[in-house]
Order: sequence, then structure tokens, then C-alpha cells
Amino acid sequence: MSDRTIYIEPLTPDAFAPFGQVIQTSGAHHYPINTGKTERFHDLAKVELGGVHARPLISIFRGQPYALPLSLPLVERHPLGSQAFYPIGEAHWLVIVAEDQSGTPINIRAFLPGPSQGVNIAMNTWHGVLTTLDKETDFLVVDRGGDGNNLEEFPLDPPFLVTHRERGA
Ligand SMILES: NC(=O)N[C@@H](O)C(=O)O
Ligand code: NI
Repeated sequence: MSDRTIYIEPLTPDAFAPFGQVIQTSGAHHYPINTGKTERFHDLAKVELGGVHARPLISIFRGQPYALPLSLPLVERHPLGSQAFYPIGEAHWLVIVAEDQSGTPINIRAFLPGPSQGVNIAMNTWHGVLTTLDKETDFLVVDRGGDGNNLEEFPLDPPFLVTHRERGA
């Protein structure tokens, strides 16, 4: 396929490290609280809040499903803060991110989170918008509010195509 095809790959903390953190209990520092009735999986991701009057926002994004193969017409980034997504309930979704080269996204990658995985996309990191598959899905989102413009978009013309690699390919 063309060099504008992005093949979906599994989400792992190491693979995602250049773009932020994977939010998961596996491998996390954890300890009992509340007289042992609760286990705290502690400090899973780095919330970044930049700019003037920055404050953390907690929202719920209700995503409508996209079909695969996916046409990707743009990526965006938030220069003033990180953005975390954690699915509420079972989810089938993609996390699309890219490196930056002098203001241009390069090496776009599409990750498939496993069950009980979320992500925290680091401040100023190129990413696709919330991309849920199969069904309408809610996500808890932690990102940045405050003064200033916190959204930069980059059109991909022509769009990229996001798909699974053919079995055996
Ligand atoms: N625009 C907005 O709040 N959502 C996007 O940033 C996104 O990453 O989905
Ligand atoms: Ni975003």
C-alpha cells in the first residue's frame, strides 16, 4: 500500500512513551488505602497545564464510532496542556499520534488500546481526535482549561488511511 497508509499496532507503554503515558494498573505503583478496602494505583500519568490561568478540566466525551479503514484528514495538538482519555466500560478505539518535525507531524502511528488501557497525550503532541470504533463510547477526559488558544490543527491532504495489516502480510 502507499506511504499514506498507517497500520494499527498494539498499545504498549514503551511504544507510546514518545507521545505520553499509557494509563493502566498493570505495572503501576499501588498500595492499599481506606483500611485495605481500596487499592490506589498511584500517579499513572503526568498532567501538564501550561499558559495563563491554567486549570485542569474533567469532562466526558461521548464518541460516535468510526469505521475501518479510517480516513484521517487531520491531526491536532494542544500546545498548552496534556489530554487524557480513559474509556468508561468496554471500548474498542484507536489512539493516533505523530512525531513533530519543525511544526509538521511525521511518522503518524495508530495504536489499539487493550482492555483497561487509557492514554495521557503529552502537551503539544500531534494526535487524531477521539476515535472510537464499533459503538458509541464514553471516555473520561482530563485536559487543560484557561486562557489562550489550546488547539492547533494540521490538515493531511490527501488524508491518510488507517487500517489493520493484512493477516500474514
Ligand atoms: N477538541 C477536543 O476537545 N477534542 C480533541 O482535542 C480530541 O483530541 O478529541
Ligand atoms: Ni485533542
